[in-house]
Amino acid sequence: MTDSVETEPAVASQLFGERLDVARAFTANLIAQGEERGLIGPLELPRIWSRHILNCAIVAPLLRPGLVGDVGSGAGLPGLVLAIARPDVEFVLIEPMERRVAWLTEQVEELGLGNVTVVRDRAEDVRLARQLDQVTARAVSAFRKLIPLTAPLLRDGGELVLMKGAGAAAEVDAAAKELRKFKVHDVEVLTLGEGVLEDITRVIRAQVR
Ligand SMILES: C[S@@+](CC[C@H](N)C(=O)[O-])C[C@H]1O[C@@H](n2cnc3c(N)ncnc32)[C@H](O)[C@@H]1O
Repeated sequence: MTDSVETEPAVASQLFGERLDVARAFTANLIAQGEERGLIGPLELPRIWSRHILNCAIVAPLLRPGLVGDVGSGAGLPGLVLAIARPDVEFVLIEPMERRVAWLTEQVEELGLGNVTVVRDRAEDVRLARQLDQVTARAVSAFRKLIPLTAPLLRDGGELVLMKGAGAAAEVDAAAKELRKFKVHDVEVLTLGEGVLEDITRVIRAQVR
C-alpha cells in the first residue's frame, strides 16, 4: 500500500450524513486491500475520496426508492457507495468477475448492508426475479453499448443513471440508433458536484420505454 492516501474531505459528512462511519469503513477497506486484490490502481489512492467515493456519492439523490441494478460494480463503484448513502433503496450489484464478486459479498457482510444483493453474471445474461426501476453504471462501456445491455433489465418507465466522463454528450450523439431501437427517451446530461467536489461528475440520465 502506498503512503500517500487522501485524507477525508470535509464534504464527505454532508454527502453521507449519519452513514459516514459506514462510508469510512468501506473506504478504509478499499485503501487497505484494493490494490492487492486488483480492484483499484495505486495511482487512485491519493484521490480515493474525491475521484471515487464522493464522485459516486453525489449521484445518490438521483435514486428513488425501488430496485436499482448497478452493472459492472467492480470494487463497488458506484453500487456499494450508493447503497451506503441510500439505505432506503434496494440494490442488486451485477458483476461477472469472481474475485470482484467475492470482494463485494465480503463488504456487504462486513458493513451490514441489508439492502444489497450481489449477482455474479454479465448484464446481458442475468435473470433477475424483478425488473429494475433504475440502472447505474460507471466505467463499464460506451452509452451506445450499455443501452442493449441494460434497457431490457428495466421496467417500462425505468431509468438509466450512467456515470460518464467529459465525452458524455458525444456518447449520446453516437447512440442515436440504440436510442430508437430500445425506446430510450428524455436523455439528459447532468453535471453534479460543481462547487462541492474537486472532480465534477457527469451523468447520462434517460427514461426507457
Ligand atoms: C473498468 S471496471 C469499472 C468498475 C467500477 N464500476 C468502477 O467504476 O470502478 C468495469 C467493470 O465492468 C464489469 N463488466 C464488464 N462487462 C460487463 C457486462 N457485460 N456485464 C456486467 N459487468 C461487466 C467488469 O468485470 C468490471 O468489473
